[in-house]
Amino acid sequence: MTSLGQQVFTQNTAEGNAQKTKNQDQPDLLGHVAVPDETPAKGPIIIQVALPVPLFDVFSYLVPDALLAQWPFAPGCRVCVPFGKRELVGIYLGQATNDGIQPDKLKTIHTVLDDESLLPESMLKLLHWAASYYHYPIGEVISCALPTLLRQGRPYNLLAQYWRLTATAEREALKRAPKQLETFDLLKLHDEPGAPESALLLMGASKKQLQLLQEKGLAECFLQKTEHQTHPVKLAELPLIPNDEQQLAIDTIKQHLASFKGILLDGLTGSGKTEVYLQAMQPVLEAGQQVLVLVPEIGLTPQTLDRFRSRFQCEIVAMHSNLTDVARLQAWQAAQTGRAQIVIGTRSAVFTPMPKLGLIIIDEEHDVSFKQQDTFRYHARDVALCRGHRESCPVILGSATPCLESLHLVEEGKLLSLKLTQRAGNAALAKIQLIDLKNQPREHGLARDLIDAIKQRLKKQEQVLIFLNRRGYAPVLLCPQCAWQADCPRCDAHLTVHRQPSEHLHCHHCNYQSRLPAACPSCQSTTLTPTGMGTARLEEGLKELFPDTDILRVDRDSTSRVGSWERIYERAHQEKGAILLGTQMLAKGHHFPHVTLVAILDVDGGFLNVDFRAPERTAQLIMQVAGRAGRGQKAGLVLIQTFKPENPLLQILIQQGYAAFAKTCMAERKAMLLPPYRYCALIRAETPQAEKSLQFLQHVLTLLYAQPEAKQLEKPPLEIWGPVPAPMERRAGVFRAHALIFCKDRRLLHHLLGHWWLQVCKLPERRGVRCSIDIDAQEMS
Ligand SMILES: Nc1ncnc2c1ncn2[C@@H]1O[C@H](COP(=O)(O)OP(=O)(O)OP(=O)(O)O)[C@@H](O)[C@H]1O
Ligand SMILES: [Zn+2]
Repeated sequence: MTSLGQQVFTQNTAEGNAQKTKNQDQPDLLGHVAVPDETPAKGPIIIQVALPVPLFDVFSYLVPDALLAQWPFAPGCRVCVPFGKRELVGIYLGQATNDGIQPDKLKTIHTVLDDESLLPESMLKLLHWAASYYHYPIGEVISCALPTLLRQGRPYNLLAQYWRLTATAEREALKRAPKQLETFDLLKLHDEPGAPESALLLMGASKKQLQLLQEKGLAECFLQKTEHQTHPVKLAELPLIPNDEQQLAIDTIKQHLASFKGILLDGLTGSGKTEVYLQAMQPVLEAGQQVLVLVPEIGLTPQTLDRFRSRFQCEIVAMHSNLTDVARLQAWQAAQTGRAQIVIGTRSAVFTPMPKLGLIIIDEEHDVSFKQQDTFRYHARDVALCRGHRESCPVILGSATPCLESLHLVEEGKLLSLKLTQRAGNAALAKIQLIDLKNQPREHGLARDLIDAIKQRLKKQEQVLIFLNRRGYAPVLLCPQCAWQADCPRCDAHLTVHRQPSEHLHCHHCNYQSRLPAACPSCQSTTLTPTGMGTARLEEGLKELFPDTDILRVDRDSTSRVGSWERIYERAHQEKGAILLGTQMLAKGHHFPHVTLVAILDVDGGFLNVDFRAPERTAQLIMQVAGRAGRGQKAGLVLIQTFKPENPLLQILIQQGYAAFAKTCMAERKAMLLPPYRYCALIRAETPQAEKSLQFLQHVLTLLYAQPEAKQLEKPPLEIWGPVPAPMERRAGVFRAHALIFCKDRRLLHHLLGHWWLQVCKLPERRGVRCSIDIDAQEMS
């Protein structure tokens, strides 16, 4: 979306290269796509190709005689085409029907990479819908749906990991290792040509045993082309006996399995939503269909994956950003061929092709990580609902703190609401109390009452979780003499003091780092003081207050090393007193059975933020963190430190719960006509010159009002807030401005934006301005 794209395009037309054609596959807002005509016309064959370039068009190319033997191509296969001076890998969409194209101006494609379609028609249609809804170039959207290796044009071979014994492997070596011996015997049975890992795991081998055999030189792993086979799904453990509410939820979901239905599973933290998912999935899997499970972050919640693995004996693949390119391709292929029956993934997994999709589950549906915040700014929850609708399968959204958008859909009758109001098993919901910090003595940021409560729990060998959503040592470096503060030279933000691995200043917005100055640059005083509390400083304080207790810190800094989070997690599951301390990484769906006290240290800022969604986010975070208390047999308590205990929203939240809070928030949004009561789009502009971003937005918004559609309406039901400088105006050296466009009519909004945005992207004034459109924007920072 930069001026570079503009240049490429101009250059290509001038050269008579690829011709842009009107995107005939562009769906209308209900998602109807005109399927290209497959009957070859007489004369040269012209095809439409989507390319990963920042332009909104699809491109026309000729099929050379040398490739006619492969004609007709399968829509959704890859082709290599010349584009400017480069060769690009694109996706063949169909034969062009546009009569206005002059074949002699077209270039010919170089190669066809696949005999079969990689993206089935249903997926192509979904991607077209997403490109049109989020106003993002179709070629780039399609590219997002492919694993990197396929995007790069690597061959699509169905490769799978196989295992076999090495030539010299001796059974004798394993006399004292019975488990490895079992795996050895299993491999022996399948010695020629080796057994696929997925089959070995189903037969009871574990990955660990295979690796141990490999380390001892007894077994080896290799990649081999595989024909996809599916294995019948077996239950590996008995389901839990559901309570009445769980049973009702399971039965209701089962009634809707054969068609689209959006279902909100609104269940308290610890109410056993996962058990409902598992039992709802069972008939889908038994019918040979696939299930897609979207979760906020896999690395943080390995136990989610384990719970699916220990329930079902079938191929389960995980799709997330930490996979190597090869592993990602393998997982994608397993899903795309229908071999993997369960696909568990983060946001982008919503675009994984699954030929036998029977159910979609979105766990923690309120989580912001489902919204991509840059480039192609889609919301995986909304895409999933659209996908379920198109592929006629139910979509379950699960959360203890549903977002207001989902609650609004329930109000409108578009989502079915199922409630779990009790904690599963014998656990009871924790009590929440406020600690008024005014006039309270504090040690290391902790009020006396809180320190006493922690001591009591530790004495009983119970665990305490302390939530502080600020990593680093201290958020500010201050000069007490002249009040100078260390600011980021590139952002409107303070630098955070870090002490590890060595003392330095770090900007959490642009990653700028520097040493701590020896003296104040303003008054030369040498008494610069780290001010405020980050998790690393609190850890030091806790070590001082509780010298004999294990302090387990969980934040992005402490868990950056591979395996460190797993170690912390293992320790937290031992029945022994400990303090878990961390940022929002601790809030995400974890099950810590020994935590009986949760302390939340700093929530006041969240209710004061300028972003209209901030109170909702803060309440969700509080309830999710609070939900970590008392999940085992013992009762839990939640203590929230605040300077503003009288805050009405906080009061409603802790006294009446999240549902009452959400109702109040909804009433406010309704009164102010904010989402979900109107649809919104955020337009951003970023330039290195302060005024230019605002001026650019001013200019393009005038253009919006000049659209014929807007003119036809006497009073366009559009409201525009701004343009104004963003709350953090300068970030990473650029000045940011934005404007919010609201409209009650979604169809009209998109109609207006669609035409207008194409014009904006082609404006000559756009050079040097980074601008973007964010549909249903979630963050206004
Ligand atoms: N019917 C049941 N009988 C006994 N235990 C159950 C039952 N259902 C769930 N549990 C147990 O209750 C605990 C909490 O369940 P689970 O993690 O599924 O809750 P959740 O609703 O997903 O919570 P959160 O929103 O906090 O992630 C788990 O240990 C689970 O095994
Ligand atoms: Zn910065």
